[in-house]
Amino acid sequence: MTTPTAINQTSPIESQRPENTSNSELNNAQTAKSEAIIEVNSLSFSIKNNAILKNLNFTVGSGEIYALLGGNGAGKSTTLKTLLGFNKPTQGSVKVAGKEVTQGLDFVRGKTAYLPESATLYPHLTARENVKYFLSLADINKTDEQINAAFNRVALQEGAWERHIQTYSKGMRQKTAIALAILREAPIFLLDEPTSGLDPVAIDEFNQLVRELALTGATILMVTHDVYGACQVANRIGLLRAGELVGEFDAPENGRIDTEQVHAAFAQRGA
Ligand SMILES: Nc1ncnc2c1ncn2[C@@H]1O[C@H](COP(=O)(O)OP(=O)(O)OP(=O)(O)O)[C@@H](O)[C@H]1O
Repeated sequence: MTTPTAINQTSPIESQRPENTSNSELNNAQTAKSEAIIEVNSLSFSIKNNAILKNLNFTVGSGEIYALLGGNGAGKSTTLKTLLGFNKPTQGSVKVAGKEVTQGLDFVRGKTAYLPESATLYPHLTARENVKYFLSLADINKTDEQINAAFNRVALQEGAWERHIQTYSKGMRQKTAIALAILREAPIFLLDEPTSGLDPVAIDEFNQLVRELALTGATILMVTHDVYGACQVANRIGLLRAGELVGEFDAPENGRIDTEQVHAAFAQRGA
């Protein structure tokens, strides 16, 4: 059942613990959860007196997959931009790995792998060349064997490793971007609509990869308008509407968040 409780003076929040199918990986990921790595405290952000984000509060722990779910214009990208330091909070604070983002931009970006909706890789370079180039920018040395291991870990097929990225599908580009994040040893992942445009098999593979990252202690925040996709992979969903966090849903023990309940809340509230 959905139980409203207060998250702040203006926004009700819901938590939901339905009976559901078992999913030991998600449960393990929850077990691995420890301290808050992403902390959004009373965050408000306005542009020219237009309130875009209104008193947001949420945390994401190590080993947790948090999906910030909302419709078009809800404020998802604005929240991500604030976490990446491109927006300065009008009020409140955003901390990543214990540091206030605005006061430790290099530190925060060094710890964070940001995957935009379309992974930014050079089309005329191969996957290996892309990875080597971006690692060199970050002054990180990895052997070919380590790069091979990362490609294998994300299940990028070996026959594609030396092919130009322009021949890749979206799913393959995302795998390459995640391989790069793994090689950078970034413990925090910010994913923007990560499964949009992927076919169902690629979505399953991507979700599996995200769960595996969480199992190794990564902190994962994804923004999406895909209710089903969020329920498939997240330990917790925050429902964002018009810049306000209006509900939060936790996965039950050994289970997944119930799609119907989240969908109903999303639709009811016009999220
Ligand atoms: N630079 C800006 N100037 C004015 N308004 C802005 C600016 N950036 C964002 N907004 C407004 O803030 C609101 C939230 O935008 P945002 O891009 O964060 O939404 P979103 O949830 O990511 O939407 P979508 O799913 O459509 O990408 C929207 O109403 C948008 O018009």
